[in-house]
Amino acid sequence: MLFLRTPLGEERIFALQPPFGGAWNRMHAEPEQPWASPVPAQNLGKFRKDKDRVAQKERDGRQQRDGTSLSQPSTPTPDDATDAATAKISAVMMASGTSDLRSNAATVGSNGLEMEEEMKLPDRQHSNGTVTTPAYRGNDMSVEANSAHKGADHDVPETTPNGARPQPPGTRKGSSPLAPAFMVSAPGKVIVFGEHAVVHGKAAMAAAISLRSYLLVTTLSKSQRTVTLRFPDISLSHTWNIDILPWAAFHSPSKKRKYYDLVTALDPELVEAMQPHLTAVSSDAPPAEQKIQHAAAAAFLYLFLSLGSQQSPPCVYTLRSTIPIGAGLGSSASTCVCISAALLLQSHALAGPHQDQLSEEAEKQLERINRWAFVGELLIHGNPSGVDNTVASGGKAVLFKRADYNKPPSVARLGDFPELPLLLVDTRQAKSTAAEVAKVAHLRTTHPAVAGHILDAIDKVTESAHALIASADFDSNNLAALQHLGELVALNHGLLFSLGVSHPKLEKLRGLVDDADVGWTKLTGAGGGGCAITLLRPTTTSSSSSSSPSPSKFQTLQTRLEAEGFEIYTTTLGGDGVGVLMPAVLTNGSAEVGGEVIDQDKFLRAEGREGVESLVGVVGGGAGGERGEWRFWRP
Ligand SMILES: Nc1ncnc2c1ncn2[C@@H]1O[C@H](COP(=O)(O)OP(=O)(O)O)[C@@H](O)[C@H]1O
Ligand SMILES: C[C@@](O)(CCOP(=O)(O)O)CC(=O)O
Repeated sequence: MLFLRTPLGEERIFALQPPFGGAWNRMHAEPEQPWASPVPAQNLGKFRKDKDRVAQKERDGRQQRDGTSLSQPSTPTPDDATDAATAKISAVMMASGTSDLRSNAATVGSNGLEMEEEMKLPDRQHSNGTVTTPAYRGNDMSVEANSAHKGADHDVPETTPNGARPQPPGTRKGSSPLAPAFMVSAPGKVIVFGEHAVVHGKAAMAAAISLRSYLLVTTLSKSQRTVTLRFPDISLSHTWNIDILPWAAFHSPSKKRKYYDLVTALDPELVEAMQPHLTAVSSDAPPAEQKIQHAAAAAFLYLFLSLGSQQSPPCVYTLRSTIPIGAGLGSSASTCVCISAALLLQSHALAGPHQDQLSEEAEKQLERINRWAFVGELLIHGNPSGVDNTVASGGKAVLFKRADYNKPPSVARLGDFPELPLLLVDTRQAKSTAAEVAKVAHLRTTHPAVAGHILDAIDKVTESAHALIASADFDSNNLAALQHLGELVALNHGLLFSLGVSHPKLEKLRGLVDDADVGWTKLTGAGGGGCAITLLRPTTTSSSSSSSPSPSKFQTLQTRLEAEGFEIYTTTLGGDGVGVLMPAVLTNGSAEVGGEVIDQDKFLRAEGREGVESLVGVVGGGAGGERGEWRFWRP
């Protein structure tokens, strides 16, 4: 049963770990954009099998097929082997603090990004009297990619007429070692109040959950000119030749965006320039599956072309997520935040998170990541409000509002977000955010006054809930307070139902929870399927230990929910946002010197959600506590 634990709270109900694979059970309908996704329900079994097939393929080290795809060499060249060995040694040295790569870190700008703003960052005086320049030192986050970059820079030939810079086959660049692999991770979210209304300029209240995406970035030998996506959750594996990507279009003076720009709309010409490189992605997959893959590939490629350069190091980006896809828990935003953070780190546009980081500096870095994650969301959703990527970037809980799409949203961090006893249940009915958002937009056109009033009413619900939660005497163990908040939850669901974004399965779920009389339920996220949250009714008003409904009531409810095929998730509310593991080495009780190096093979082999969490989870490992190697920007 999903039990949401808020910031400092204890898990209070029995926890049922769902099998990994909610991700498979998602499909989307009627995407608004040619590259937006969905997999129809009837293809689920097939999708599941395909995923297994692809995972197996990945394990076998075999690779993709189509014309523009390149195969990864299955046998490493002597150069590759040397580079890989050097990378592992550097990773372990960095992890054990025996390497001083910091001096490399000052090399900047080889990625073609504008660096002036970064250079303005103030040096920080430490208590021991030393001074660090945040962008290039700190936790060494931006160090490693440099060596590969520098090598690439030295050998760049003249551009060809199409703007590409061909690399003679087998060219061997400078002898700098391979950048060690690193990881980034970002959480999913639940919207507690205000989904859909937030797309129309109203406020929404949302919090990070402990389900997360994990992206491993592995740098290849410089003799390879490829960038590869391995996204086994959606059966996507694709390799592009870096040199034939449309750099000229993305880097023309009128189009090039700076890494700190606020980009609020996609450039149709750039989207067009990307298309030939997307058509080859999964060209033999069933259409619905292909749409999901194209959405993710498009988000990556647009960001890679915007933030990288033809001199970007050849890399493999391997993504695993514990967030069910298309369930209303912000899986796409979490993915986009990981991609944005990884590319910005590789571009040296970010100071990595580090101890003693000033709050405003962390905020600035997060804002950068968030802005580009929003661009990725534009490619997947069409018209996102930005609340999902904001929570996936910054974590914890926020009150979010975007009144003017040409300006940054207003984001109030809810530092004192209360411990709310929540139940999270997934109908496993696939949905498309783009399609649900489009439904509401259509209703606004056909019934402007009515739809307008419903959205205003949702806004009032969010406002009231915020006022209640923010009040000094709010106590989530107090029956009257929780009853009031619960009524707002139920009202919010009714209004979403009126907008037409519920689903028979969500209504079934709500009916079962209402019958059990354990609390107040609303859909969360886009609706049309996906998840619902229930604010649990306390049985007494006195202590937190007795404030939840009796276990037997839950046992019965759990059985009934499972009989309907619903999935109950265990997570916690209000955790950290985007985090970095640099290098990708964890203690993990390993006998390896310096710790366990996380490589692609291990990462791909991790079994399901639990396997991913126990291998690399920001929380997990032996003691089940936070893994100290992961670092977070904490504003
Ligand atoms: N684990 C993942 N791996 C790769 N792509 C993903 C993953 N999770 C989500 N995506 C991308 O995001 C899309 C789901 O977005 P959406 O329908 O908004 O669902 P959600 O509500 O979960 O964010 C997928 O079609 C896919 O393109
Ligand atoms: C419906 C909406 O408010 C939330 C969508 O969340 P999700 O994609 O279902 O996780 C859309 C948005 O805010 O962009």
